[in-house]
Amino acid sequence: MKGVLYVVSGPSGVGKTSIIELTLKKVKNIVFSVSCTTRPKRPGEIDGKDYFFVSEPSFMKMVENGEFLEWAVVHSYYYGTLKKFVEEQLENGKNVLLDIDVQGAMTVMKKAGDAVYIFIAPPSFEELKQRLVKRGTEDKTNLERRLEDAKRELSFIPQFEYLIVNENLQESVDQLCSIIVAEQVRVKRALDRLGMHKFFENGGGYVE
Ligand SMILES: Nc1nc2c(ncn2[C@@H]2O[C@H](COP(=O)(O)OP(=O)(O)O)[C@@H](O)[C@H]2O)c(=O)[nH]1
Ligand SMILES: Nc1ncnc2c1ncn2[C@@H]1O[C@H](COP(=O)(O)OP(=O)(O)O)[C@@H](O)[C@H]1O
Repeated sequence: MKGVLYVVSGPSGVGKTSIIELTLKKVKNIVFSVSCTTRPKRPGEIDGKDYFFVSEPSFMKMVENGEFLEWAVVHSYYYGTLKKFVEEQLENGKNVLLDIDVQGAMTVMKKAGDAVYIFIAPPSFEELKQRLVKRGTEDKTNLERRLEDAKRELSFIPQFEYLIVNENLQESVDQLCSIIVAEQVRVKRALDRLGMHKFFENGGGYVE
């Protein structure tokens, strides 16, 4: 695979969508992987941009057909990453960003291995609650479920490579942009991308 896969996870309401949207405007050569979900569409969300909103039977059919790189039940709904899209983009040298939950991130770790894993955490649990309440997208049951799930999700932090504490949105965006760019110029990846292995063929010396 030629592109780099970036996996972003973090609890509901921490600011993942906000950070990712601003980051995608600043970083070149990266695409967002739009997931499928059975969750009802929120006001303002666009089918095909935020998610592909599908019925539960359609989702299960896609699972059977092996269409997902990973899928999971998150906050009582199904979510899945489209395998074909991710693989094609990576093959074409595009970098791909996933916004998936911690279970999905663990599956990708087992399957894809060479990806970059970034966790976004809130400055405090109270602040997370405030952001979710203020966003106003969840009813009481969903809000409580998401906050309950957040505790378990935070326990996965040590399995990630990068931790962004989203206190200031702009700083978090800068941090994510820096991670994306730095990972692309890692020697191993840069050599792959530039096709420079030939320079090192004769015993490791640089050959003109
Ligand atoms: N495993 C997995 N999780 C996903 C996928 N797409 C989104 N998620 C996660 O599902 C959770 C809920 O997302 P969403 O319903 O948009 O709510 P929000 O996080 O409160 O904005 C978040 O943790 C997302 O990262 C996916 O394709 N696979
Ligand atoms: N650094 C921040 N400070 C204050 N509010 C924030 C910050 N980042 C995001 N928000 C707000 O918090 C809410 C949740 O953000 P969102 O991007 O929807 O989170 P997620 O995608 O992780 O569920 C939104 O109303 C958003 O405007």
